Amino acid sequence: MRSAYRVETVRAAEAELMARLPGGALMQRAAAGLAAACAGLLGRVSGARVVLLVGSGDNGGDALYAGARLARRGAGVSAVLLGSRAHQGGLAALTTAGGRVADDPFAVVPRADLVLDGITGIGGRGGLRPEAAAVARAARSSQAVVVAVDLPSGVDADTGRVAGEAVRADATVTFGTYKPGLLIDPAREYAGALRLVDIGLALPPVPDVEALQHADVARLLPVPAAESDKYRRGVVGVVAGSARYPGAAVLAVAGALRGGAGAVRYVGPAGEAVLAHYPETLVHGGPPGKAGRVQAWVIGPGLGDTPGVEEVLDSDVPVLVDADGLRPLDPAAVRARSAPTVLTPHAGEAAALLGVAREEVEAARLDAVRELAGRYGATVLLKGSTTLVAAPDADVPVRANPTGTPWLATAGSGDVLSGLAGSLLAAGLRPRDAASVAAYLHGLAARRASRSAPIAAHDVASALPGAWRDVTG
Ligand SMILES: NC(=O)C1=CN([C@@H]2O[C@H](COP(=O)(O)OP(=O)(O)OC[C@H]3O[C@@H](n4cnc5c(N)ncnc54)[C@H](O)[C@@H]3O)[C@@H](O)[C@H]2O)[C@@H](O)CC1
Ligand SMILES: [K+]
Repeated sequence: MRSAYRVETVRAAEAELMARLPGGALMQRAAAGLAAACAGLLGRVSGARVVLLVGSGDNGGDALYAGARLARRGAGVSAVLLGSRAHQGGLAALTTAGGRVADDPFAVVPRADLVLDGITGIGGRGGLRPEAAAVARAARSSQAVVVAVDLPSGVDADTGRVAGEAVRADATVTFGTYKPGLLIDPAREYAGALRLVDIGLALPPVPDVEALQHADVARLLPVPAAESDKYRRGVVGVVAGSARYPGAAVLAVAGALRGGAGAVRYVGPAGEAVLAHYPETLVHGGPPGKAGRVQAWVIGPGLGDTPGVEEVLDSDVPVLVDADGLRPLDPAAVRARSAPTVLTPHAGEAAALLGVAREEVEAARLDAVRELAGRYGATVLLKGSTTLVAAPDADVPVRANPTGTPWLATAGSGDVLSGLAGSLLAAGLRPRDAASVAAYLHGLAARRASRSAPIAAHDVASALPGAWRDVTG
């Protein structure tokens, strides 16, 4: 599991540790880890050209001390000072080690092998200032590997917002813990590959944001016991599709069949299309209440205006509501349910539920998912470049999905996801686990199917067993 903590918590843990260590020890730990990571990226340090972008705070200090370490190993290191001041100890260490201060950033940045972004870290507010932005652009268009110190400068550590320009890094070396912004778009996109340097912080047991990894997902996946039969493994009911959108029913069933439930019960007008693709489905013309027992419902994909949402919400089993099912959704009705509810909106649907503009949700995904989960008393999976999953209880960490790929932005892929998540719910996973495991497998399946080429939603569904095997492998 990758755990991320807000700046306030990181600062408190740093203060507590600094009080017990000799002055500057923490910065030395950070700089040592940073220099080692840079050396790894450079391959050969001696003779390498390294440029440090140095802001006025301790983030710049880290860059300067790491630069000093690289200079001692034979790198040619120049510092570009972009703040009103620079960390004095760091600057002295750099010059003592043979590094120098560059007068003209545009003379050194284009020829660099590695650029270290130490403009701002967790103390940064807002986007890059104009001068820093111009230098960051020069770094981006050079051949250099751009390494962000702690965070790409210009991104918001707590929310992942990017208000203005920010450094686009190939890699980010972060200290003590991940920060939420490193796991959530749009900031995540600026961070590149992530590396965590342990500096010995003691952090609270519950993080603000977390990201599952293979081992976590493997632990959560349902495994049929020897004595399982299809009913004991769980039956998932899928209410989806309409005369106009029969394909949504097929895709939701496709996801549900690969999610670990023992059987899929389809309810709706697209039974013929579903059976043509998946003869193993139990098909019922409706209504849902007469379809037979299920352990979880999925309702919404391609439903159009077909009624049925209220009836399904009245049931006493977990219900996942997606797409068209989200439109008529009343917070009071969801809150009053005796069993858990999972909502799976994309940014547009989330915006409609919250009564705000879509752009507002996209810029502040973490706030939006928390707000929706609180308002509806439901687990909310907000789809997008980083899919987020929030539980109704605000003290439970939000899960950021690390496996997404832009190729997933294709018609019908959400239907596969809701079927998959509903199937995991029926198999007995808790709502937050079902939603986040589904997002994880779905992203992995898309990457597997795509390998950098366009894919269709049914390719994602077909790749799910392979993704499952990758995780449990
Ligand atoms: N506190 C600690 O114990 C440690 C801190 N470390 C480093 O210290 C960093 C935090 O240092 P600081 O608190 O000094 O803060 P930063 O260095 O992140 O930034 C604060 C400085 O940048 C200026 N600034 C803010 N927003 C700006 C913007 N958009 N453009 C330009 N300048 C801006 C501020 O006026 C201030 O001078 C961490 O990110 C990490 O890199 C590490 O050395 C590990 C130990
Ligand atoms: K930085």
